[in-house]
Amino acid sequence: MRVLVCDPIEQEGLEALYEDPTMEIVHKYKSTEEEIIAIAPEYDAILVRSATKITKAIIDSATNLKVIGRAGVGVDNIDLDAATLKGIVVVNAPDGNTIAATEHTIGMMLALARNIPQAYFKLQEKVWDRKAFTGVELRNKTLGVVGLGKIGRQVAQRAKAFQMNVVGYDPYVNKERSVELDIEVMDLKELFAASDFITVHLPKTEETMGMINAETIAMMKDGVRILNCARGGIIDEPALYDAIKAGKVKGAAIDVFLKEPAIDNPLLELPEVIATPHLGASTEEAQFSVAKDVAEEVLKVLKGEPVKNAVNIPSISQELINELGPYIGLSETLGKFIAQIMDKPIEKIKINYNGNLAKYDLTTLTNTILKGLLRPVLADSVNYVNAPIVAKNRGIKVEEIKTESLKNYANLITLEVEGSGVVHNLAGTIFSNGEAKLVQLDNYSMDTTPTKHMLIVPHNDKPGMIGHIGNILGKYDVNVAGMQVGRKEIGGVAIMIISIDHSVPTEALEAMCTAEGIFDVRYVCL
Ligand SMILES: NC(=O)c1ccc[n+]([C@@H]2O[C@H](COP(=O)([O-])OP(=O)(O)OC[C@H]3O[C@@H](n4cnc5c(N)ncnc54)[C@H](O)[C@@H]3O)[C@@H](O)[C@H]2O)c1
Ligand SMILES: O=C(O)CC[C@@H](O)C(=O)O
Repeated sequence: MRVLVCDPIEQEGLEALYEDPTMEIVHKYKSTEEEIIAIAPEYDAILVRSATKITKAIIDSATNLKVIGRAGVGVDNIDLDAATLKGIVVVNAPDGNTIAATEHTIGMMLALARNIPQAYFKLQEKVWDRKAFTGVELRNKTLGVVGLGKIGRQVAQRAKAFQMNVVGYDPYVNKERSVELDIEVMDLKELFAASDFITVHLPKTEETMGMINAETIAMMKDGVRILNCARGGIIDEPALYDAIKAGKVKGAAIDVFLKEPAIDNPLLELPEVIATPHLGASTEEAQFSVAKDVAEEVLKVLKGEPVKNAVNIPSISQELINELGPYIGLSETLGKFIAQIMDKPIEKIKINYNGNLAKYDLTTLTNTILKGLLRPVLADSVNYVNAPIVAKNRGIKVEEIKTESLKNYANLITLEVEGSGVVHNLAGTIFSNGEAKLVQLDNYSMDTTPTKHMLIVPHNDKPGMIGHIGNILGKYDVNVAGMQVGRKEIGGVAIMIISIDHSVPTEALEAMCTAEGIFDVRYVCL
């Protein structure tokens, strides 16, 4: 596996990748889009910070790419839609730099309130000017925190230590949560009107871009101070410039810009603006932490293990990983198996989750089942990221049913596929020793361990059939590793599940199909 690191990411944090002998890590910084496109096909994983843009063109050219890792929170430098469509997992490191960004925001707020950078510059010019730099206290001022996520909440908490009155806005934080956070939540207009300082801690989305603009600035108090340590563009830069020039906004502290590096940004010409070059996450601790987190996640994706910080597939908590872990493999097996016994195009799949599992968000299992279902036809172009989209595009309806009550097993996953009037079902579980078992096929009960090569043979339940089938296989040098027969009634249709050591020659399948008493033969490769 080859990993391309496009931005300077703390090398010590990448230990998990360096210690794995199957990984080859290459660092190439400051490459242009064309340069990355030229080498992208050689890599299984790409790691970035915020500087390198992973565009659709790069993603489309990266024929072996499985994962893009972002050492940080914001993934706005990665074309997520393009990655999802190609089945590439995007993972980030959302927690590692929270405190760094929080402390940077607080530092910026203090510097803004007390004109610290401006005073320092004057001192460097050998001017001792105490009058020009009189500031304001934070105590008793109102801080409006827009976005009460990880960083917004931490900022709010620290602002309270300065005896600030903290108000917040976040459409996804309900009243109950705001009471827990001890922050007065209000609507955005109220927050703008009430705040002496406003700080944004939002992701970059269509909704948040330009949220602070000429119109919203007009709603603010005269002399308001504004901070952006989140993402460039959340504040409309020309509008901020004009408002500072007009004296409406007293000052601004900006860490992030619409266009970075922001060397020629007009805001930097204003003495009321203090700025840093996107340093929010730049602490030793945060850089080690995000590098470590992203390296571990990338490694997991490359090894086919579940991850908790995937951006374009549902995130899985550690608790969910512990619960679902064994069922992920089983889900894929069930999907693959049923796809190979179905000889008509699948129009619908019903997935029944029974037992304790039903308590959880099972999107990951459903996606994995779909991946297994589509894989025999679409091979590597489908994976658990794009499987739901691919299934939808192919007109497959997916129904998920969860029922907690269950007899006989702790959990059971049952699939039913339907197409052109043909229906098949298959159920599997994990036994207490961790072993996956197939326990039902087309309503026949069984107890079969899934193996790589299997034959499914519906046949007439009469004496001599096992020997008969065994003889045909023997004739074609196919070794039988295990066999099980399921039947509903004596003398009716029975089903034989045979585990074999390797794939079966077509002639053997044909010979079995034409043999007396055999209704059908399906070869399943898992
Ligand atoms: N300057 C830096 O170096 C630096 C470092 C770390 C994070 N960041 C950026 O800071 C931002 C916040 O990071 P975080 O870790 O707190 O993210 P987070 O996902 O924990 O929090 C974001 C919050 O914004 C809220 N939100 C989304 N849309 C909103 C809207 N329209 N109005 C109000 N609230 C809205 C969400 O509900 C969420 O609570 C991100 O953009 C991240 O990329 C910057
Ligand atoms: O890589 C960085 O230093 C910036 C990271 C920060 O913007 C983030 O969104 O996590």
